[in-house]
Amino acid sequence: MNDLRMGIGVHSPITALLAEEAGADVLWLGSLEMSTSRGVPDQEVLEPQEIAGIIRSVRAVTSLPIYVDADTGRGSDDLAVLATKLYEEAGADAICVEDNLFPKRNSLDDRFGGRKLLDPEAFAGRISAMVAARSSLKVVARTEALVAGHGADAAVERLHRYADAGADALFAQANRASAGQLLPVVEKIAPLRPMVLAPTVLPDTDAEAFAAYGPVTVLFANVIMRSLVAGTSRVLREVMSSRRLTSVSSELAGVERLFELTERSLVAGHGSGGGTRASDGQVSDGPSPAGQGPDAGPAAGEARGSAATASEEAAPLTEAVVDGPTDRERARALMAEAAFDYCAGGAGDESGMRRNVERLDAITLTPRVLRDVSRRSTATELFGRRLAAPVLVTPMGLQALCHPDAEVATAAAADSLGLGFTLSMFSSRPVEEVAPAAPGLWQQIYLLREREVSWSMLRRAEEAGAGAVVCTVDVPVVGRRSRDARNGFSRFDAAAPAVVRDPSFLGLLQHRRKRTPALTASDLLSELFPDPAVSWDDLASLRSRTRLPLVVKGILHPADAVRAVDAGADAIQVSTHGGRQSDRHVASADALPAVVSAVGDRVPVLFDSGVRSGAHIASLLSLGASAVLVGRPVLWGLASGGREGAAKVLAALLTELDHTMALLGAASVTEVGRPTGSGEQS
Ligand SMILES: Cc1cc2nc3c(=O)[nH]c(=O)nc-3n(C[C@H](O)[C@H](O)[C@H](O)COP(=O)(O)O)c2cc1C
Repeated sequence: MNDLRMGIGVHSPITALLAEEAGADVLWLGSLEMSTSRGVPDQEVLEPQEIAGIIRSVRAVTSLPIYVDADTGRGSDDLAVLATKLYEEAGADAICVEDNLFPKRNSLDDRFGGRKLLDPEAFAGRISAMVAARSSLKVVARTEALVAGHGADAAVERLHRYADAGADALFAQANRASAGQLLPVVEKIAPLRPMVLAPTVLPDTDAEAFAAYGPVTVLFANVIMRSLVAGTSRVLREVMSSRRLTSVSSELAGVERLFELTERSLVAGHGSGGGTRASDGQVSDGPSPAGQGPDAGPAAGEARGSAATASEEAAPLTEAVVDGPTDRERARALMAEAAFDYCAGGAGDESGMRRNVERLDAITLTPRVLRDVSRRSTATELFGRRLAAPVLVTPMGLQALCHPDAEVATAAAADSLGLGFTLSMFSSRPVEEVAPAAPGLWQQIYLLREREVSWSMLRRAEEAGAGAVVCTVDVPVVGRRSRDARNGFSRFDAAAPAVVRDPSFLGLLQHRRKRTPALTASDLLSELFPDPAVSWDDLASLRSRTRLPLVVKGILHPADAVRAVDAGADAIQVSTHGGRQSDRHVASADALPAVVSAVGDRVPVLFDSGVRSGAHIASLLSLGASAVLVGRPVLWGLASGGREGAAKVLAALLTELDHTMALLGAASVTEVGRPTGSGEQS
């Protein structure tokens, strides 16, 4: 087991939810956080009953271990014992008491000198009384000897005494003046008990450095309150001076994020009502001094396991794997609200967008067994090019909304994993910049009202070494996207795509400006796209202009698939445009089998819309898809971490595809069988 537990200082249910989401192992209800959140100085002003109320409210939303700060125990053994009982009853896992005199002063408050401490014997007596009063609550003994200037030896001596008195964990605190003495103390006390530390005064020290000495819970004690105060005052000043929200909107979470955060507490496995509490596996289960404490209850691994299982069961598998709260929520937090909505949103009531994923989730697969899957390969070939897996990134425009590296990052991510990449006609970066990151990328185009601009894009893609051209045919008009309407979001105004610098487009703009001098590039683009008059003749015209393999994207009807192949398409991409065009369209997964039956023996049938996991990819292969294109999850990875973030998302898909194949008894992608009820698998 790793010897490091990361704790975050919280003061309320919402801060607890944020800390949990960020990956905290432990929640620290520290007195600075709690008292500051109530607008009072950190001097033991809050009553134990009030603190017990805070513990209860946090316990209601999380199953993480809660450590609570009892300061000096209000300077009295009786009150320390009362706090022990109250906090344990309220749902805390550990209580921390310190050898300051009442009323305590924050250890970082250097404004006054002359800090005095309680006599160590008297404090040891307080610890013993608390240990005797608790049932399973752990007692953390904290010394302020370094803060008071007594030096490292005195701190170690005190902690030895507190361990003898029955403390379950030891906590040495330092201030700025004594920061350099903390590690020598840590080294000496590590063998005695698990440690708890709050190294605010060592901001450059990696928490792992403490774990090198022994089991430790490192508390980032006041990060939330300090960032809340700094961020909120900046935003409020800006709102008050500009009297509008525009300039701060990128710093505000969307209201949907608030809904999601708070609705999480309703999910099974969260909070006191949700079943087994998680254990930190350290202080709560650490070596209890012989004969001085009850058993720690269930083993850490068991408790943690059952809490995790409960919440995993509640969340759909697909959410947990790729498009889960982690990347998507990080993207949401990092992106401007309207930009996130543009990427995340769908048409109408968004039921079509959701149905894409639901219908993929509904596919079940029947495994074959005893087929020696010790050597597996996800590799495949498409248009004569080898891919590490039948996976490509689907065309998505305006990726600069997610990250400044935009398509250069996502293309490089796909290429680094041996996967394909499709560049949107409305990409933020031009094909000349993106193609070197993913040689042989595919270029997607729309047939604009002025076809010459589309042909110009095609020529440039050919010159940049594109491996295929993808013609999207499902946008006779743009879908009605309620989020964009609500946000007043105009995509071409928000982030001009690189096509506005295409020579043919620029020539047209110049020409049009003779008549309409004020015409902007965004105005012209909105005039050219979409063209509801596009017809099969235009597809034939495109076919005649290029020798590149032609993929027709946005086909759902088998008769259209046949017609496209008759017109010279080299592949069909079944797609609902990710539910962005209509909320009434058939789900892509439901449309796929008929298209495969109609043309699958003539051309590869590709698929996009709703792919969120490797299991989805395996399901689609089993329905006859030759390759699968991934959309929004890649954008969330891009927004969260640029090229690396996008690569992480794609790599996770590949890992899960490989794993699913093993479970199905398939050593290669062609061996992936048919779903239940669809006949015999190979
Ligand atoms: C932000 C965004 C921009 C898109 N831009 C384009 C585009 O320019 N051309 C295109 O053919 N499809 C575009 N699409 C549709 C995708 O290619 C694909 O059909 C869809 O995203 C798949 O659904 P998924 O995101 O749920 O996986 C876009 C999708 C998103 C989310």
